[in-house]
Amino acid sequence: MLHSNLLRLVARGSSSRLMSTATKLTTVEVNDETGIATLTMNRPPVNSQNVQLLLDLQASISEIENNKSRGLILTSAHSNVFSAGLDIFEMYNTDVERLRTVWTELQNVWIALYGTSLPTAAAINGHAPAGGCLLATACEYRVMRPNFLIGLNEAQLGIIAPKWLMSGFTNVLPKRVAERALTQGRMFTTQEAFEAGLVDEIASSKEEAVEKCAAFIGSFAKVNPLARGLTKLQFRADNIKEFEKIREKDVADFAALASSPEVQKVMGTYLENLKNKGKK
Ligand SMILES: CCCCC/C=C\C/C=C\C=C\CC(=O)SCCNC(=O)CCNC(=O)[C@H](O)C(C)(C)COP(=O)(O)OP(=O)(O)OC[C@H]1O[C@@H](n2cnc3c(N)ncnc32)[C@H](O)[C@@H]1OP(=O)(O)O
Repeated sequence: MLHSNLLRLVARGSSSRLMSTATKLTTVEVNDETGIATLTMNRPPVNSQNVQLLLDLQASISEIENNKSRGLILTSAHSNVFSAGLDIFEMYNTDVERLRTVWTELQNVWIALYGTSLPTAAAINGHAPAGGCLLATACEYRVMRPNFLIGLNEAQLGIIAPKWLMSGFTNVLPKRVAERALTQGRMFTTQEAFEAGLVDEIASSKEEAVEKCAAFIGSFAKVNPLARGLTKLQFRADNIKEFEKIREKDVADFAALASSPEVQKVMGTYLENLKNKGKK
């Protein structure tokens, strides 16, 4: 009988293994030939990040780090959304403790992905607003399907994203472009994101996106993994240190902001608009 925490299953033919995890909202599949793990988010309909998805992402990242995979590709099981960012329903009309948990687990996922020494790439097979963009920009490389949107739209929502949340974004864009995009809460089309350097390649299908991500990870085949990993972390060390200094305060600030009547009202209106959009 399959039990959830350790069995390795033959998934599709002999070339990849589905690694069983204790989780339900993510799957990890390791390609036997390349040794690269694909981590797929699967929380219908839009991979909005509730606490369970955030915990499952952390468990899957740890699993991939521990199973000696050569790299990690992050993608979505859905046809038009990579991730819609934080689950706004979970943040609406709730208590401060829940808000603290949401933010703590978002921080935990970000640091797990941003701070892993493994090569990472995002196969962005759909829209990636806010927290979706956060996950994609925590990776080292991004390949995106055409005609979708990616960006940090917090300013549009009247929210100030903390520095750590912006840091993947500011790593990959020239400072001037990043500042303008963040102050506008700009969502980039795939083509605009490619031209600005926010994504590295465009792929016409999810399969092609995953292949291109695998080729990026494969480009390190002849590089000493320890040297590669430590070099990567030296580049990220300043952002990580800054984050560690403020992480507790950041949780308190977020909980205070998100529980305030003003922001709760904005969330309520935003959710109404999202629901009504579906009826049009
Ligand atoms: C709004 C104020 C938030 C205040 C928070 C306070 C502080 C937070 C500080 C910073 C936090 C930043 C990180 C974040 O991630 S905040 C989340 C921001 N996310 C978004 O703005 C994305 C909103 N969604 C979309 O733009 C579209 O849904 C999307 C382009 C992703 C997909 O479009 P599509 O047309 O395919 O699908 P929809 O019909 O719009 O949606 C389907 C279904 O999913 C529900 N849904 C969408 N997004 C979310 C979400 N983020 N959380 C929860 N649920 C979501 C949507 O309501 C539909 O449901 P239903 O009508 O089918 O029941």
